[in-house]
Amino acid sequence: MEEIGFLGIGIMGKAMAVNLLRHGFKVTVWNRTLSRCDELVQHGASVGETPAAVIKKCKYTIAMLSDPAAALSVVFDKHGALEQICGGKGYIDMSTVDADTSSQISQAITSKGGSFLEAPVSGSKKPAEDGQLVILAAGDKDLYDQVVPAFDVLGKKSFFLGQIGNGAKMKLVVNMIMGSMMNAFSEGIVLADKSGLDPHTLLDVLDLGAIANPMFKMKGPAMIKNSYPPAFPLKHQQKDMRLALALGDENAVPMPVAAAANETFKKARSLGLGDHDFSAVFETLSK
Ligand SMILES: NC(=O)C1=CN([C@@H]2O[C@H](COP(=O)(O)OP(=O)(O)OC[C@H]3O[C@@H](n4cnc5c(N)ncnc54)[C@H](OP(=O)(O)O)[C@@H]3O)[C@@H](O)[C@H]2O)C=CC1
Ligand SMILES: O=CC(=O)O
Repeated sequence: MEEIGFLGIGIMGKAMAVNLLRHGFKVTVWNRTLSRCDELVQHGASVGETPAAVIKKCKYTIAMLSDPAAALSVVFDKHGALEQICGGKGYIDMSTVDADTSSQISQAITSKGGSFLEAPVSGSKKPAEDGQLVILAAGDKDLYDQVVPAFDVLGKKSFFLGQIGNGAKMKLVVNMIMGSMMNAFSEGIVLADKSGLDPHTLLDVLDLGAIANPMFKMKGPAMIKNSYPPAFPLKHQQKDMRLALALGDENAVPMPVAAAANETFKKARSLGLGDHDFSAVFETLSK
């Protein structure tokens, strides 16, 4: 494949770009805080000074940015992607955003002759490091087919979901479920503890039953120790709850459980826990 551009070297972007480099791809990176690219240079990446410079150099560019505001800014602002996008170039936004944001980006890119794919991912820091993400792509099928070799490195499975917006919506539904589950899990650990049970035994019981899952297994032991090293920052989980609730509004879907979970994530943010892992929502329930 041609050289790949990568915009956004946060927790996920860094792991994904390193993975591409390890598998022999040439990668040019850009990050708003440019110094964060230094580590990628040690892995063999080149650095572009602006998103526009990366797009100019690369046939395909991936973005992995915090939220809708960041995704829009990197495309539309001065020296943004839009300045250099043109026919023959592909832009792949893997950030978790809402369908409307994705449509705005798609329209802008395609109006300049470029092709666009939204491709948010399910899976956190560790799956990103291990190339085990689940990729939820939608948009330009030709572009999808062209970048499958990169998706094969980044993920264990890619879905092509059709028209723009379907990838964004699928990701929000999945994360809405995950955020609600994390709240129920936190309440369960607190309830076990306060009612005189050993929370570690609760984890063992859960792991043997029908609701066993990798998230409980991976996060539970650290939560019991009140430890929340950021894999999926809580501020992003709350953003996903907010965007999923808006999708519920649009479709008149009552979501009382997700709405309550959103309130606890907001509470956690107000306590300064936004940069901790989203499992830190446990703090709002255990105190
Ligand atoms: N972490 C996870 O487990 C997962 C995250 N996601 C999603 O992936 C995306 C990235 O997540 P993650 O890597 O964890 O997040 P991080 O907070 O670690 O990284 C966010 C990135 O966005 C950049 N950024 C933020 N605001 C702006 C802006 N206004 N203009 C330009 N760049 C900006 C940051 O740059 P700077 O370094 O300068 O701040 C950084 O590169 C999010 O949409 C998240 O919801 C999806 C699946 C799993
Ligand atoms: O978006 C987060 C994840 O774990 O998936």
